[in-house]
Amino acid sequence: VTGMSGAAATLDGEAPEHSPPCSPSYDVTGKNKVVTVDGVRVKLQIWDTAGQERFRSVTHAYYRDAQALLLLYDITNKSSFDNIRAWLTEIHEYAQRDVVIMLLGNKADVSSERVIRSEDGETLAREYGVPFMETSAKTGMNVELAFLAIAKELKYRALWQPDGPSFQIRDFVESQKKRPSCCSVL
Ligand SMILES: Nc1nc2c(ncn2[C@@H]2O[C@H](COP(=O)(O)OP(=O)(O)OP(=O)(O)O)[C@@H](O)[C@H]2O)c(=O)[nH]1
Repeated sequence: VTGMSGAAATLDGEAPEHSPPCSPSYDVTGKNKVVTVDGVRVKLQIWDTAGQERFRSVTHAYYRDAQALLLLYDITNKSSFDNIRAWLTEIHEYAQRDVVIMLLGNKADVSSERVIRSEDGETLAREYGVPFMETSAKTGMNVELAFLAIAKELKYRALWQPDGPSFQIRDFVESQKKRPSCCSVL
């Protein structure tokens, strides 16, 4: 739930016949996830720091080469939110300069135990210029969207052309994200 997950992407060319262009499809096999965006298969290799956050030298090795990083906190746990600033400082120092970062406030389904307001996540994300949304691994809320947004951004960068269409990951996330129901807002 908390900590950091990273992703590196490879573009595999055309989508298979069965996945319609413009409609994302997913194939999760172990820690690889294939997201088809606009007819291009983006293979994400995903890893998770899995409780090793205390061993900083280990986590540096994980994220040094990542193309994207998902920073997760738990909306029911203040210290997980407070840790995010430390992560962002570390990333600034050790990660790739142009790494795609996304801030996620997880456990949005347990509104009764919420201690971090959505606005607090939004404010932090704005300060660092990163996209933000709340997620629930339990209900699936915004989970696929997080991977889709990253896949779109990495595909956009890989296939960028001066006269091609532009893509803004923050605008995309803002337009697509679901918000938890009204009653979960503090
Ligand atoms: N209600 C709810 N529970 C969740 C959600 N996501 C994870 N959990 C639960 O939270 C607990 C901790 O999840 P983990 O994924 O192990 O958390 P973690 O912080 O990554 O832990 P480490 O892998 O040890 O770093 C588990 O019992 C999960 O089932 C969620 O979105 N909603």
